[in-house]
Amino acid sequence: MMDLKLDLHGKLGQFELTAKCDLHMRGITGLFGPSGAGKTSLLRAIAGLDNQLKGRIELDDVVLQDTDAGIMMPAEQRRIGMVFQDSRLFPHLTVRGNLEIAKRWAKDRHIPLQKVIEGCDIRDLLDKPAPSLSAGQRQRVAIARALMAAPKILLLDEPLAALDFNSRQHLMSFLNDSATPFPMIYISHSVSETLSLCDPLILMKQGGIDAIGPTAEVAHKLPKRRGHARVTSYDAENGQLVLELDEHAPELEAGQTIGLVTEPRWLKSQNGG
Ligand SMILES: Nc1ncnc2c1ncn2[C@@H]1O[C@H](COP(=O)(O)OP(=O)(O)OP(=O)(O)O)[C@@H](O)[C@H]1O
Repeated sequence: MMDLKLDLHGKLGQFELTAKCDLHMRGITGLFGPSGAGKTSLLRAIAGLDNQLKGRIELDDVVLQDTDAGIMMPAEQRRIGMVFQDSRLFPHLTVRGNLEIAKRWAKDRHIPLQKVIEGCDIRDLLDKPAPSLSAGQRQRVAIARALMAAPKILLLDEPLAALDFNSRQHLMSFLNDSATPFPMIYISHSVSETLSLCDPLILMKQGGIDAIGPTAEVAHKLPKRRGHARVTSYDAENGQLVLELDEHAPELEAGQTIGLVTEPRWLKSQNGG
């Protein structure tokens, strides 16, 4: 359990951001909101990567920022891990080298290397040079490295965006499982990912916090789920349609009524689809 107290305000260019909240962090806290709401900016301020916002940040009774008192702790001293959508690895090292460096940062608090290797499914990548990895592989290694560094909290900004369906499922269940040692804040644009991984939730809108609370209480404010599916089979005689969804959808069940928006085939071919 970590207490994160935020009281931030200020301008990033023309964009105004205000965030005031007390978070009792345990497990995975979701940070959800439309594009441009200020989610990444908020995480960057917490991590100390952007110091344009004024105010105060306190993590477990340690003051990370207090602009009135002239305090701005440098990012490298905050012990906050951050994984971006396009995280970079140390290019001159192999995957194993990247993990070993992180383990040194962690001193004696690290979680077992084997557990992280299995959870992030990177066993086959260990001896590969970092620049040779695909985007999805790099992302899995970036998450593994962040976990090995044993941060006080881990901030994840759309960390699974580059992953295919199976890798995403695998990593989601691992993050859920390893959530206990390091509380996380998790940004995702996927409603189902947010609902299945995160509790509590922070909802942001236009540079401010719109709602915050247990997932069960604020989930009704999330947009309706939109996604894609591939038609596996369709029987025109009885209307029976079998779909394969592009992502996990724990809210769906047999017998439920759902809406469908489709394009006639002739229109699709006109659009080059
Ligand atoms: N350093 C900066 N200087 C100027 N403007 C900035 C800066 N950082 C962020 N912004 C602006 O702040 C706004 C919020 O951006 P931010 O990336 O935080 O949104 P977001 O909610 O994470 O969006 P997305 O979901 O698309 O990633 C944007 O209009 C962006 O251009």
